[in-house]
Amino acid sequence: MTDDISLGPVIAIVGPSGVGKDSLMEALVAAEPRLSLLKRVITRAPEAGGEDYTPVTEAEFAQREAAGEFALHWSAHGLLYGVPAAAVVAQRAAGRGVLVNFSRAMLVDAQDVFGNFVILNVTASPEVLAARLAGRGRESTEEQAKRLAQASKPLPEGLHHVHQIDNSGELSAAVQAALAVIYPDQPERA
Ligand SMILES: Nc1ncnc2c1ncn2[C@@H]1O[C@H](COP(=O)(O)OP(=O)(O)O)[C@@H](O)[C@H]1O
Ligand SMILES: O=P(O)(O)OC[C@H]1O[C@H](OP(=O)(O)OP(=O)(O)O)[C@H](O)[C@@H]1O
Repeated sequence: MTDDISLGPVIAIVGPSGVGKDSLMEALVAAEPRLSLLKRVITRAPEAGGEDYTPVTEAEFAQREAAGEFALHWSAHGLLYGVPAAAVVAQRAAGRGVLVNFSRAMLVDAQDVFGNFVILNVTASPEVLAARLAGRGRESTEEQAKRLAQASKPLPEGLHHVHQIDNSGELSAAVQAALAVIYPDQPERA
């Protein structure tokens, strides 16, 4: 898409199911007006809840893909996910950093596409993940087990700007750690 670092960064939030990616993104946007959150297009039922997404059928997803609407798209958990290019362009052009919940498998492609690209790899112990997924309650027990089996998937090779963010403890601690990475020149926040 562009290598122009005068545009706001695209900030990939990655990590296993239940680690707190969506919670962290929402808290970051609430804490920092220079950040915005990318709303993904997903073939997930509209009533599933959780993150704010654009629900579509598989046919509509295919139409949007064919029309070139997505900067990137992938398949995971039996669903299709798309990152709408126009929304990313608009948010970056306004100078904002754009938070996107990405698949770890897409990071090398995303790094090529977006140029100014930072990865926050969010971590927590397997016990914490299992408890949080159960607490979220969006997926069946069987689906939770499938997601937990994917939890330790490593990041691909060849990524330039990867930062680990521990979300084992309070969410506010992870927010502060993430802000320190995204805006390293800012004094520590209260
Ligand atoms: N630091 C935290 N402490 C306690 N609960 C958390 C924390 N971060 C996230 N959660 C909870 O864990 C569950 C999974 O979080 P979510 O943001 O949906 O994870 P992900 O998007 O990575 O799958 C949610 O119920 C959320 O409220
Ligand atoms: O390749 P992976 O890194 O394992 O990621 C696979 C998918 O899991 C996450 O989706 P989603 O946010 O729908 O699920 P989650 O909340 O359970 O993580 C992530 O955004 C990817 O779409």
